[in-house]
Amino acid sequence: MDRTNIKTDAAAPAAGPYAQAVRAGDLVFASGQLPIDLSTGGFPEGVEAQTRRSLANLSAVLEAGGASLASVVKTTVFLKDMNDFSAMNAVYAEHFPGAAPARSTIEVARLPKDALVEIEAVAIATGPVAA
Ligand SMILES: C=C(N)C(=O)O
Repeated sequence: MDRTNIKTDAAAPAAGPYAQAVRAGDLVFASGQLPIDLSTGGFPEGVEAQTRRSLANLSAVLEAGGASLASVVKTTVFLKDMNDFSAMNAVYAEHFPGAAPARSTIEVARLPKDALVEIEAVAIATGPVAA
């Protein structure tokens, strides 16, 4: 089986010993993306901005793996506080304007670096891994 670890400077680096994403055949498995802003190294304020930033990082990782948000088939959203569900949904929906992927949303006790949100995805590759 074809398996390639994806690494891109266009998204936040992995916060631990894991790949930003793995391409396996025609699928791209993106690790949970924290809302790290590359320009500051920190998180933006609030769940809306953090959701937007997590999705930007997710998009960059998917593109590096030859996929995109448009080819996502499944996401998992980890929320620190389920009271943020509606706010997260509003931003999330902007990023999936066509047929929405399958999704699970889970409230967790704590996220790495005390993020408010983390988003992972599985996508179908539509092109080659970026050079
Ligand atoms: C942020 C992560 N994806 C992790 O720690 O696994």
